Amino acid sequence: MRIDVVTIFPGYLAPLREALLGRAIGSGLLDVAVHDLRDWTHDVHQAVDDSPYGGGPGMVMRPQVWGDALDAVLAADERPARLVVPTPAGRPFTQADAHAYAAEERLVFACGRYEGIDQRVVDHYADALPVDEISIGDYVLVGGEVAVLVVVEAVARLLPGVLGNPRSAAEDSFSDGLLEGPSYTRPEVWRDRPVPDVLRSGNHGAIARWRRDRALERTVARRPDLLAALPPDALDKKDRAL
Ligand SMILES: Nc1c(O)cccc1[N+](=O)[O-]
Repeated sequence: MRIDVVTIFPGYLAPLREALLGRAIGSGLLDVAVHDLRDWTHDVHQAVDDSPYGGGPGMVMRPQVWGDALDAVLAADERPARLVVPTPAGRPFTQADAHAYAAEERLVFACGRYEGIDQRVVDHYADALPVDEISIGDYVLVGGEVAVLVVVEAVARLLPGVLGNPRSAAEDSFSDGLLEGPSYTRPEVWRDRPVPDVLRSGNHGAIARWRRDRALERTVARRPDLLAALPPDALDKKDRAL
């Protein structure tokens, strides 16, 4: 998979070359190219924004600069790409999206700043390739770079060979539509708090049931919306008896 990121703060994307993602890049599982949007400006001030039509606070990123940048970046590789634009106005990015993106040959991320990117940029490229405006959460960031780090990590860890143990991706939170339950490791007792006996019983059936019950309890308490989104056959009789 190739990932391109266009931003006015390339340094923000440095963490992409650390740890697990850095190893994925080093092993050739992932190509990452970060591009400075200002490379496509032509004025002395390297202006990337302008005041909004219709008035209002803040500045809007100029379509000309983004058009020149995305034309050049998209032309740099013949693989089909999906353009991803993180924005607070986007649809929520989910684990299902991470799986879908992990199947893409190429992702191109456009990092907006200020009040965002002139809408005509998204509208223009949507005529030529898949374009997703996604949000990582209902809060206000200063730009899309942090969201790109989140999305790239969620996607890259699903690429075959990136995670040491592929079961990790299959069994982590959201993989079955529920939140993950609590986890424990040594020591057996820590500050008078013991590990639940069932986890030390060696009874794999009882352990699986206990974990499922704790995941259901946590999901009911913290994310009832996930339960509501489950397919009708997702919960068995024991789940419903909880
Ligand atoms: N929330 C937010 C933002 O405020 C700016 C850019 C991207 C996002 N987001 O993806 O959630």
